[in-house]
Amino acid sequence: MSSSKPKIDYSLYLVTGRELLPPGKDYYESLEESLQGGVTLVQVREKLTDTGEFIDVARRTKEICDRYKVPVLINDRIDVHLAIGSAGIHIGQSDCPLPLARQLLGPNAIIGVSVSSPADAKRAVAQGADYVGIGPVWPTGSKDVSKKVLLSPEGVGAVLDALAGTGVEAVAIGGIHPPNLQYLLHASIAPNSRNHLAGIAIISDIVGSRIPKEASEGLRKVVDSFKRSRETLDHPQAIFCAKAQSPRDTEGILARVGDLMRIVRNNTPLIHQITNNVVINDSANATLAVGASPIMATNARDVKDLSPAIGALLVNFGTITDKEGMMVAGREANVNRKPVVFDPVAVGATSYRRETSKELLAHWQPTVIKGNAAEIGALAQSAEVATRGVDSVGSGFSDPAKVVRDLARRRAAIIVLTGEHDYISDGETVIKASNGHKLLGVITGSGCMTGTLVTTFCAAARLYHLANHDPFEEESQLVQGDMLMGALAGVLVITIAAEVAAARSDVKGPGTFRAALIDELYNLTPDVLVERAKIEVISPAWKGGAD
Ligand SMILES: Nc1ncnc2c1ncn2[C@@H]1O[C@H](COP(=O)(O)OP(=O)(O)OP(=O)(O)O)[C@@H](O)[C@H]1O
Ligand SMILES: Cc1ncsc1CCO
Repeated sequence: MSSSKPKIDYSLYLVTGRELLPPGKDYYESLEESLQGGVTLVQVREKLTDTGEFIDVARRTKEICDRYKVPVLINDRIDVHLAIGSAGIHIGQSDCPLPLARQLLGPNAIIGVSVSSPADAKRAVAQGADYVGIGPVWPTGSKDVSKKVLLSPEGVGAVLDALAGTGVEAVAIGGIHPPNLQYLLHASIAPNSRNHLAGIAIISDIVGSRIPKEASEGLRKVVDSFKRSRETLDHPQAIFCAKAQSPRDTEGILARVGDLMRIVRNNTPLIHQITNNVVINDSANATLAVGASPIMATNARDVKDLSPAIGALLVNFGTITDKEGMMVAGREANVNRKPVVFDPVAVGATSYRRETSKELLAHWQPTVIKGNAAEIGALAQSAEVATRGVDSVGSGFSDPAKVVRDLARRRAAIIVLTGEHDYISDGETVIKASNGHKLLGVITGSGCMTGTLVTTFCAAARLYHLANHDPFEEESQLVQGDMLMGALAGVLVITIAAEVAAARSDVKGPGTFRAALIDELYNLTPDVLVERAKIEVISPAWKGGAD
């Protein structure tokens, strides 16, 4: 038994699994390479091995880890832990009960527990766990999780809220790979407490690798930059921008929106849109009219090649014809760190749409979620607003600024709520935009076109960032650039073009308005936009905690 409790760095926690080694790869060699790559903690997991062999493997593992000053934990087996003098054990929900393990091991042993719900986590804390492993996050090949509930990052965030303030740290486990790691870390930030993961537990991506040093280095780099960003960024929702680059006064904001309009015209970003078959042509034309280039590809086989080349992605599920394409496109956009705008059309209207929305949001992290009051209300689980098919009915939310701010924090995404007044929030600032015309409400797909333009200007916000390089921001964000500005620009461009179009003498009703809207998107200049914009910046009502 050690004389004091070791301080553990949970950043990159390797769980061993000799059965997963690539053919011909030696376990001890693989272990040593992974330690060289930056593994910070090792758990020896031997499910099928006799006790004598388990002790032997654990002892040799510890000898190697000792050279790298990396602590070793033993999965489940108190006898093996005692035999080799490891730092502690990790137990599952059906292994030795935690109070008994603590009694047997004493106060200084590290004891970690697998948890899959806030209730499990609270129990583990009450019973004296040192850390918890939260999972499974996603399906995994290294363990049979077919009977378990997959948590997705949102579920991990709920567990992290239950742990806030307890001092018990957490790692996530299950199905974590380089493509989904950034997404997991950011999207699991606890909605109320802002508590975040201390690290990740990895089995197959390291053990199954032929070059575990490189695999570990890659994972460690992402975790380190995430943790650094949480320690240093000065506002709680700082996924989208470092403060230095983010105007939050009316004049600075409108100047930035003007810059983004010029960037679109000068750079013609490619805007990948998976949208519904009602609006597809109008959306493509709106994209062209503001100076960008649309590509309306829906098939999963298209999107892998497209993703590196696009400026941003729109997923609008007005008519759900290719769910797989939506899944793959969003995931690839996260991997390539491109903005993803999600337009959950009529999400509250049917259970299929609710389920599809849940499924998509479990697969990838949206940068922006845009919806009318009924759609945002459904995602926020608010009963204040009803839905009639794709339309919102009733007088709206009593406190729309709070709805968008809270949902932005919960979803770690920019929220755009459309209507007579539009509300846009990054979880801190809320911007109320009051341009527009009621004719927008009598043509189909004005909301969808708003989504298209939000996507287009988010691509521009990313390009703005790349041109005004900030290395700190670069490594700490899932998507680079001030996406609050991108989202606002999209809303202002369509609503102001609509005002100009509606005022034209040749516009007699919805039909002529629809054509005039495309014209005025084409004609709109930054000067006219700045002159006509009606925005109000609602400053943060909270600083650093739940309100
Ligand atoms: N009464 C109004 N006055 C001014 N602008 C409006 C009004 N209603 C909606 N808008 C604007 O129209 C656009 C679409 O918003 P809306 O909330 O109608 O979307 P939606 O219901 O999703 O539309 P659709 O389903 O037709 O695509 C937004 O840019 C919004 O600002
Ligand atoms: C009318 C309609 N139905 C499905 S999508 C769509 C376009 C407006 O949301």
